[in-house]
Amino acid sequence: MGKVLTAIGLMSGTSMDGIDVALLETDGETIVRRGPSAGYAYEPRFRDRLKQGLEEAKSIRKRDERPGTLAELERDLTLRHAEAIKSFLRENNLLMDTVDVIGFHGQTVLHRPDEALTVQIGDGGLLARETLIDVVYDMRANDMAHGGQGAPLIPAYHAALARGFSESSGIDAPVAFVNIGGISNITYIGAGEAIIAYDSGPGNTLIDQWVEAHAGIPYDQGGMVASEGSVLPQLADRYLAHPFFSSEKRRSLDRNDFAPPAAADASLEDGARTLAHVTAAAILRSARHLPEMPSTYIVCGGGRLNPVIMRDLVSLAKAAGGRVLAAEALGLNGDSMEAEAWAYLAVRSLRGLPLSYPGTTGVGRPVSGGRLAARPMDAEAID
Ligand SMILES: Nc1ncnc2c1ncn2[C@@H]1O[C@H](COP(=O)(O)OP(=O)(O)OP(=O)(O)O)[C@@H](O)[C@H]1O
Ligand SMILES: CC(=O)N[C@H]1[C@@H]2OC[C@@H](O2)[C@@H](O)[C@@H]1O[C@H](C)C(=O)O
Repeated sequence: MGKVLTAIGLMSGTSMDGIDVALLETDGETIVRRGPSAGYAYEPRFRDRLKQGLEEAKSIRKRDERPGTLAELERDLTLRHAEAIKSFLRENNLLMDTVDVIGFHGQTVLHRPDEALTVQIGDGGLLARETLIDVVYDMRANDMAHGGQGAPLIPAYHAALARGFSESSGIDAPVAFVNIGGISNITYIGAGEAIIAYDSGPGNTLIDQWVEAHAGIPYDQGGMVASEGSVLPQLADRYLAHPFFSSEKRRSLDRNDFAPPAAADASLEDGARTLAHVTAAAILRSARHLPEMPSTYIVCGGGRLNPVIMRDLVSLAKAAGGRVLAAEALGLNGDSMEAEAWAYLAVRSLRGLPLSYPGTTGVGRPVSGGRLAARPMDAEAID
């Protein structure tokens, strides 16, 4: 075992609902201990600024360009992450100098794998100066520079979690981790630990966009809106007929790859119901590209809290011979798994270990990645 480090992971995902923070003790191979975690929600005005940032990012041609308000947004986003770290340390009675490294994802504002372009805003140097902790950031770029899709990167962490399953857990290969975030992604772990992973379809983003536009609410809490509606098969088929699902080559998704329905397409309730079905059905459709259908699907991400998505997933998985478990059923935390992964990947980056593999991002060979922003050497402790 390598040296065990204490790492904090920071994730601001495609749903743009806030910052997830998690602490992990790891050598980048074995997970020694999963520590506390927390979520710090963005206020609605900051979410609006992020949405505007996504629009402005569409004109980016080189990944360091920051058109419009993006430079200012990057600074403010980074400062919010610094505040999240400070709150997290305070709330958990942790001293800053007990943390070896921060794994900082930043916010994806543009992802065009076909053009080898992926942009995560987040200033690692500023975060290191603000927190006085070393920061590893920009972890997708090197994968793309080597021909990978730049995403998903969480599979290396899923594999480490799966290695920790005891025989008594009753989890036999092939198992799949499914992350239902803004976009969903699936990690397949077969016998012999072969990992195959890719984005599996729209997650919660379409549902969020739909209920926000037609009911003024940020998301369909508990699937309450969807549970009042019916699946519109034609509308569902329109999404599921997208070339993404039939393509021979798996590719990672940008938040804007799928658009919400037009207002005339459905009532509020039927739209939410249909999109919840699409989320579940997309996962099963994408699973068809795996070498074998999984026997167990372990679900993490906010979508597992939508019972309508989960019911559809359970019945579709059952029809394909699989069962569905929320991450919590295995003692894992479905809210903090991505943040934990970023902590894990930061330690792997420090050790020069691969973050991605041909089976996860399509990269030509396993590659490490991430940039290190060292904390200022003569820094005084801050409160
Ligand atoms: N109680 C709930 N009921 C229904 N849906 C929920 C609930 N809580 C969260 N969600 C959904 O989960 C989304 C957030 O999920 P999550 O935090 O996993 O996404 P993310 O990390 O931003 O995305 P990604 O994994 O794509 O980067 C919310 O936008 C919402 O749609
Ligand atoms: C470019 C980008 O930020 N992609 C995210 C997004 O959110 C889910 C899915 O699309 C996944 O590919 C990825 O995040 C996860 C955490 C990953 O890299 O593993």
